[in-house]
Amino acid sequence: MHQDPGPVDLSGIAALRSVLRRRGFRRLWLVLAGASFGDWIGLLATALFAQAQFENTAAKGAAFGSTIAVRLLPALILGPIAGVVADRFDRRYTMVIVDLLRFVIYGSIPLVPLLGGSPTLTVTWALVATVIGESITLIWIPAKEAAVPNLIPKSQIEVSNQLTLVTTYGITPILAALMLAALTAGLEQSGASLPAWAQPVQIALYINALSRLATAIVVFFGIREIGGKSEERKKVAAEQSMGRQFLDGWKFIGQTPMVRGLVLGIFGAFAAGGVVIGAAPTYAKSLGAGEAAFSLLFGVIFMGLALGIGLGPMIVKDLSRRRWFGMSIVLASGAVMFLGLAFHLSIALVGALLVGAGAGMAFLAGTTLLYGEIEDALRGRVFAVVQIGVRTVLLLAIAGAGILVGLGSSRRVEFGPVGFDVSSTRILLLVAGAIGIWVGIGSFRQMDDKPGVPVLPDLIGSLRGRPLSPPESFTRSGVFVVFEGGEGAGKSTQVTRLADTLKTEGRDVVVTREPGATDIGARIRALVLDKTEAPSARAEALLYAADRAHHVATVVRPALSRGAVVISDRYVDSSLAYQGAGRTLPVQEISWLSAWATGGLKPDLVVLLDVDPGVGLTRVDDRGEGTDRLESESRAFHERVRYAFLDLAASDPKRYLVLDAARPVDEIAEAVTARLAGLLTADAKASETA
Ligand SMILES: Nc1ncnc2c1ncn2[C@@H]1O[C@H](COP(=O)(O)OP(=O)(O)OP(=O)(O)O)[C@@H](O)[C@H]1O
Ligand SMILES: Cc1cn([C@H]2C[C@H](O)[C@@H](COP(=O)(O)O)O2)c(=O)[nH]c1=O
Repeated sequence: MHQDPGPVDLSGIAALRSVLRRRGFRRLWLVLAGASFGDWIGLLATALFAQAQFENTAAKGAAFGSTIAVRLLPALILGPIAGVVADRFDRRYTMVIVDLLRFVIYGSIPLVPLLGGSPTLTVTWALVATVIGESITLIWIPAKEAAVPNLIPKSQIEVSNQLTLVTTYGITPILAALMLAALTAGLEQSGASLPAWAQPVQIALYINALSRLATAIVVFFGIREIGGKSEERKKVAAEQSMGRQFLDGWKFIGQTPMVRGLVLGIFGAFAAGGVVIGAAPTYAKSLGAGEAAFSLLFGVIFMGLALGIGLGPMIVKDLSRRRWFGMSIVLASGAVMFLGLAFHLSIALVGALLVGAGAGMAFLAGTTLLYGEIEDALRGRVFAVVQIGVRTVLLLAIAGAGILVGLGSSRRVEFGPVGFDVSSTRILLLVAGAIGIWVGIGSFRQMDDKPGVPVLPDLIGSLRGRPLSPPESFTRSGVFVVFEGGEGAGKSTQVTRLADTLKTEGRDVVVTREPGATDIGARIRALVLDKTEAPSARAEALLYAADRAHHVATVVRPALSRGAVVISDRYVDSSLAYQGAGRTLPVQEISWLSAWATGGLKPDLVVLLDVDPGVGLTRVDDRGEGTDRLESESRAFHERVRYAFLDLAASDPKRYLVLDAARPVDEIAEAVTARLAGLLTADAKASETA
């Protein structure tokens, strides 16, 4: 299979251009556009064609409705084996054979009346042909979906999905409707009378059939690279029967939390969407905004969908796609609840826009995850399950919502003197939204790839282009204590005292510091504290971060892994206070940089020795060793540093012990030992139970 690394960090138009430069994908996209155009024009034309066979209004309505409804049925009949076919057989041949069959089947629909068929026979054949065509389409789709990731690198899957989704649900339905309208209007205006076989609807049906022939030719001659099978697929096909492959597909979905969460989320999102569609006509009426409200709401949902798909990745930037998926479902479902509470059209339109945007983002994130994270050998079956499930859930939700809304109309509820109207439509929207939120949270939990990373700061960080990193996993049985504070606060003095106390208790103690605990760190320390040449503020921040990264990787983590008590003179807070508050660099950026450098390693306890800079700097002077570059900073600089330390401690009191550094050395040492005793006991208990 063709798979090259390709560029990684492109976005927007550049990414789009880059993905379209790949010949195989470009051709597949054209195939998809052609097929999708054919689908839409076929859907409209078959329905209109069937309708045109009758004079009676009721019969017209039934013919129109049933040709659309039968499109959903095949999913239930043929869907289960479609995925196995896509995974078992050559995907190129599968697509070509299906397209040739569809060419013949769709092409036959307009021929029946020309060959003398009665209206009933014509409509019956249109229905049968639609069922057969749709059934084999269920094999074509998973084959196509499973082939896409083999044509483009993983980094470009999202942008390729944006392109295909916008093409399928945005551009081609509009083009199809416009073409049909243009054919009809053109004919009416010209006054020309065309033969029975060349009426606009017939022409549209021929176009649908020909689009299949065209796609078969392009796939066969133009995208040879999707043919053949990976070694894994060959092996599975040789070793397993179709039945076994079918069962394995379901087992994989049921037993893989990521896929389970994804499938559950997609179904939940479509169920919520189905409820909105089913309840929409009654809901639009309840807004009292006239007939147009219904179309307006629908238009806005689609606008939101396009915005979510088109702009979503640019907004969330590097947010984990697994997290984005769950969050988007929660957004869409929250918006459904919001719709249930909106009592004015303008507010409802905001809700509708958010429903669309959330659904669009969930759709994009979901398909990207399916493409990128599921092995080639299983992809067809997973796509087939999604496809069948989505159709079934959508159908049930639309029908169920329609029935429920019809059952209970608006009722006036009186509580003593207070009374208000409760409509079943709104209750339904509220319940559907709440269930959707529950499903969204459920799939978020199942799929979360950053457990332990707080959700909101991660989202905010991602919107700013700096997502939080998950802590690097390692077995940590030791305790990590850090001393922080301004110049001359007495950190070194207390570090030594604590280490001595713990050593007399027979503990494994590692005393360390930042910057300068390693050979590389010592060189960085000399560089950064040297008064002869000052690095720029950002360079200074990076130098401290480099020292920290090396320090954590080579000293702190190994010691914690073997169960030692690590006592460090300064750590991350010094960067937040000195480079953040002191140098006035954005604290969030320093925080992100430090989290990246340390792999998210946080201390168990931070002892903050709070000192007035005047006192601390006098102590430093009294040492008679001169001052380094940072100690020589202004009084205002050191004041900012002091208050930044205090703010950090206040934001996480459980992790900090703040002590007045003006107290006698012994008193401070006792307070530290007392606080640490609790931590060491808890740690010992945890190791015993482990
Ligand atoms: N609680 C205290 N009361 C009075 N003097 C103290 C106290 N603690 C430490 N000192 C003295 O203050 C000076 C600075 O102490 P120390 O070197 O421990 O501070 P530090 O915070 O590590 O300094 P630096 O910021 O330079 O690393 C030393 O001479 C030390 O003896
Ligand atoms: C870790 C760290 C330190 N600094 C500053 C703070 C001090 O002025 C010196 C370190 O020397 P000391 O022996 O601890 O007094 O460097 C900083 O600005 N940013 C940091 O991340």
